Amino acid sequence: MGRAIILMMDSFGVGAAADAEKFGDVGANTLGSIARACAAGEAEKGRTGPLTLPNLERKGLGLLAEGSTGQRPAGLDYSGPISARYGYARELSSGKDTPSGHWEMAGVPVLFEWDYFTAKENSFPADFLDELQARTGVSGFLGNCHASGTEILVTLGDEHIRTGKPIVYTSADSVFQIAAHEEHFGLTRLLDLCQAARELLDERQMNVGRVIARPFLGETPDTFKRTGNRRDLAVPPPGKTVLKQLQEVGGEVISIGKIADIYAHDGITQAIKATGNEALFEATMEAVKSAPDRSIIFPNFVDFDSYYGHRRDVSGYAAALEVFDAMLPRLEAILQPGDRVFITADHGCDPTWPGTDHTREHVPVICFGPDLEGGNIGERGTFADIGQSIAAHLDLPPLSYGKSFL
Ligand SMILES: O=P(O)(O)O[C@H]1O[C@H](CO)[C@@H](O)[C@H]1O
Ligand SMILES: [Mn+2]
Ligand SMILES: [Mn+2]
Repeated sequence: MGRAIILMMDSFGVGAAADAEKFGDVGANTLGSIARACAAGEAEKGRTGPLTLPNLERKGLGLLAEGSTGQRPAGLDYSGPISARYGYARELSSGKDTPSGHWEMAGVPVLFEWDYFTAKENSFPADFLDELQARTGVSGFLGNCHASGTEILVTLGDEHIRTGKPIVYTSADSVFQIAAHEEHFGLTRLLDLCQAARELLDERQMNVGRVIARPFLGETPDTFKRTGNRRDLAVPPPGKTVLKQLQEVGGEVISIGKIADIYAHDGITQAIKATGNEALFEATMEAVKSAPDRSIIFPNFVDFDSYYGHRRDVSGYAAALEVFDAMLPRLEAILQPGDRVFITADHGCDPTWPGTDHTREHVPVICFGPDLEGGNIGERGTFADIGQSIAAHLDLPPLSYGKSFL
């Protein structure tokens, strides 16, 4: 039977989806925009020249991107044999957020609407913040607006240290984010505050996808840096995912990085922490070496989104893609017969797009294994085709959504 290994490249979209207009994202294209900038010599910080992804190209990346947009990304013109199934998927879920994308790829699309904090300033209801303050004893809040999580540290980090007031902010996603200094405010205190916020939102039946703890260190605006102790407090997926199905029959479901948090630990049997794409990859290698038959190994490569997509850092995104690509052959070399590697994403985050939010895009769908024949699997109607293929491969009951391509 083998295992399923899902390399989740957070935010690696491959072109605007048919419904991008609803999101103001017509023309967004994470991969295409990065490739264009690289080819034009506009992504030269820490790397140089056209985007070079030879291993992903041999798995069909250039061709699937062409399928998605009608155009090959600049420089990705490999035309040799393809050793993987390759295509791209549309999203059924109503939002372009991380939990929706993840749950959908595991077979559970989010068909309801989240509650969003849409006001750019004074984003959170006053009585909600008052109640949270009363319950937790903090002396007030800073921020209370839409913001980029790194920019808001530059503007409010000093004041936070001086006053002890945590910084609360949101984005186009359904999120309540709290930034606080790990030492001056305290990490445990921040996590407790997030837990209290989660409980209060749930009590008030505010359908907010995640409360996110954003701890940081440093003493001055130019040295403030977020740490790896981020925590996401998500609501559980609204249905049974393929992860849960496998857990129920006694299989191993190994989360690497933030996966466990995103699924609210539902269906996860083991959670391995690692910070940074390279450490996440090494942890994945270790898991692949030791995981038993009938396991899911599921890393989330968050840097693409968090360090480069939201930060609108094209060179950084391109360099991270090139590093990721260069690591792939090491994983391929340790696969066992029956193993299936899936490469996909949860949404887009075009680093050339206005603002700092995600972009509504198709995601790549690549699947390979030592004994799997390649081929074009075309446009997939939902990310859930991945979950359904995993269910088929691991001999689990079929999921409610998705069509297997295996
Ligand atoms: O700007 P930062 O804090 O990285 O926040 C980003 O990360 C959050 C969770 O994915 C999103 O809401 C987005 O705004
Ligand atoms: Mn994401
Ligand atoms: Mn994001």
